Amino acid sequence: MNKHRAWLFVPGTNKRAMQKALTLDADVIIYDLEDAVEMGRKDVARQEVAEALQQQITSGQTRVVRINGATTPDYQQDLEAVAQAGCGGVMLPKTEDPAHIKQLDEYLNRVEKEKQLPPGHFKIVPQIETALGVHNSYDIARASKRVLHLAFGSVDYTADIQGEMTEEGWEVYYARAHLVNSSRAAGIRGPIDTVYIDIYNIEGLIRETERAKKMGFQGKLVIHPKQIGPVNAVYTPSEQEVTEARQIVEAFEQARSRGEAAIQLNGKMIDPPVVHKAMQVLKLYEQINKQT
Ligand SMILES: CC(C)(COP(=O)(O)OP(=O)(O)OC[C@H]1O[C@@H](n2cnc3c(N)ncnc32)[C@H](O)[C@@H]1OP(=O)(O)O)[C@@H](O)C(=O)NCCC(=O)NCCSC(=O)C[C@@](O)(CC(=O)O)C(=O)O
Ligand SMILES: [Mg+2]
Repeated sequence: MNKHRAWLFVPGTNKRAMQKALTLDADVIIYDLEDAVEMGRKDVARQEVAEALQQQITSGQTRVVRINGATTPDYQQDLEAVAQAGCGGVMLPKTEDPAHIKQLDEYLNRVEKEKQLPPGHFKIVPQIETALGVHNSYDIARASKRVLHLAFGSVDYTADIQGEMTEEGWEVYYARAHLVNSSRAAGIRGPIDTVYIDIYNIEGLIRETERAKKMGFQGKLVIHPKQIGPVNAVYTPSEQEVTEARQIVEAFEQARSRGEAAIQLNGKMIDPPVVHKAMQVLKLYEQINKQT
């Protein structure tokens, strides 16, 4: 899963939207069996999602399924329905306990052997949506090699901490920073940011996405087709960023050949960490363009 900018949620009962998602620019599609599915329709959703996963796709998107939580009665049936070749990963909502990730990892190991899928085929995306989940996020990120990203859930989190949602996001600032730090300390990629529920407020969406990107997030969960383009744009390096990054790398290579490790370029100091960041920009740009 190289591209991971916009992750589109689609309710597991909405066949039309599941089909439409394959024609959209989301890098990842998340078929939801949890909160977007009414309690009495979990069986129907499982069946719809299992069928959708059997469909061969050519869009290059990764399909992930958000199953119900590890302590719910639906958990095991969800897993049995979705652990099949077309599913690239499992999102586990309200993850709080690293033991639940280990248990999921063992189950996926068995399925890969039984179905002769390559080891590590199924990724795990723990969704962190509670105070305890944030607190345990480092151990959760390290609980299995399958953990690709942590994903943040701010609506549940804000309710759990008894806060109030604000445009500035003060109530989730600590949780966001904690998830970035836990992810990087655990050696995995930066996390995927929470949904933005104000569908038609595109300016607000862009502001929030830019803020989270600057904090270290690597992509964002979205709920509506209108949100995909703006999120992809924020997470795609601009021409100007790419040009500047190339200039930094070139200038530094020349400096090194002269035996210098810190130089000035356009009035700014360039040293190894600045070059490291520039190389990250170039790598991301290459990854995105390789597949489009
Ligand atoms: C909100 C709404 C009902 C509006 O639908 P409407 O149909 O009224 O919208 P329209 O504008 O009319 O749609 C125009 C055209 O786009 C199509 N279209 C719309 N949405 C599409 C889509 N997602 N994928 C593909 N296609 C789509 C539609 O089918 C139509 O296609 P067509 O008929 O061909 O014209 C719809 O978007 C939707 O269901 N979103 C996903 C909801 C969901 O999954 N929630 C759970 C995950 S969040 C969560 O759980 C967060 C968290 O975990 C985190 C935390 O804690 O923070 C928590 O706890 O909160
Ligand atoms: Mg939630």
